[in-house]
Amino acid sequence: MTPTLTISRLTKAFPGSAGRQRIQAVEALKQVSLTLEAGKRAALLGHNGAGKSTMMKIVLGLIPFDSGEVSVCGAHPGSPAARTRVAYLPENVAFHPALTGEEQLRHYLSLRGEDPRQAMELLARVGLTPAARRRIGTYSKGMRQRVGLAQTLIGRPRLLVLDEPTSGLDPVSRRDFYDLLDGLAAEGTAILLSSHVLTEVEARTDRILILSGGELVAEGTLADLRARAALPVSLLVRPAPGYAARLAAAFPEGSQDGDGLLRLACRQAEKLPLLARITMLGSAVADLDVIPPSLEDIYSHFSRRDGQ
Ligand SMILES: Nc1ncnc2c1ncn2[C@@H]1O[C@H](COP(=O)(O)OP(=O)(O)OP(=O)(O)O)[C@@H](O)[C@H]1O
Repeated sequence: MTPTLTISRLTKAFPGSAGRQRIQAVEALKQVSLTLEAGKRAALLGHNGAGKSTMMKIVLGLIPFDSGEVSVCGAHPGSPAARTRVAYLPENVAFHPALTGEEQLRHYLSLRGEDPRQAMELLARVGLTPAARRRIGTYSKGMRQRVGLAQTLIGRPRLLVLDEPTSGLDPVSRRDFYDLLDGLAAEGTAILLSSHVLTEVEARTDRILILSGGELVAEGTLADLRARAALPVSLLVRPAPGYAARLAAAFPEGSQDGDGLLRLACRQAEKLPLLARITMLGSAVADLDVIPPSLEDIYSHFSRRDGQ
């Protein structure tokens, strides 16, 4: 099946200038290639200035690119065919506070040449039926984001581009928002979202894309990136009462805190032999946690801050 989004060797530079003086161009994207299949949720990560917004703007057809190829459902970004299939949710959506959710949606539907009577159905999809006839000025930030999401669903887009969609939302609203995205992905919508909240991305997306200085430095599932980064696994071993010294003697390579909790680190391939050594201590061990490298560790490993 043709991917919903295909980007090949995408390059984009902005002309640099300082007042009248022209300085070196900013290479915002350098030879970036990726594909996103229908029904997949990809997280675009990167420090400030890494090139995330530039990539999104190009996919939406808002700015031109210098070289490479971009295809949105087989169409050139910004073309009428692509524009009907892609929708965008900015970080901070602004609506008219005096309108109700239903009125706002009816307005957008009319602007898009769609039947305004779909407004309630769209609001129901994002769980806003009870508030549909309330003024948006009374909505919480999470509810406004859901109005924004309802707006993006007009015309049943095949690709959703979401710029930090959960920024400023509380944990429950974040979880609800990702639940909605899961439902859309299950129906075949491809989702490209940027986020600085690595913990939520870790659990709620299928693919991770890490941009650094305009280059796509890592791409794949979390498991792929974990294997490629080959970062150490941590093991926390809690001694049974009175056995802290015995644990420390058995693992001189570890470090122990004041409570006797022993921290060990090893490569992935050494994990099972190390677990076997710990198990041999029998009742001297009260508890054990194995902590794989987090997305934050993996992200730090792959991304750099050079010049950003
Ligand atoms: N219109 C522009 N003119 C000149 N330089 C630009 C322009 N837009 C972006 N840039 C530069 O391109 C680089 C990539 O910027 P971009 O906005 O894509 O980063 P980002 O990853 O979205 O960052 P953030 O997380 O801060 O939104 C940066 O160095 C930025 O300063």
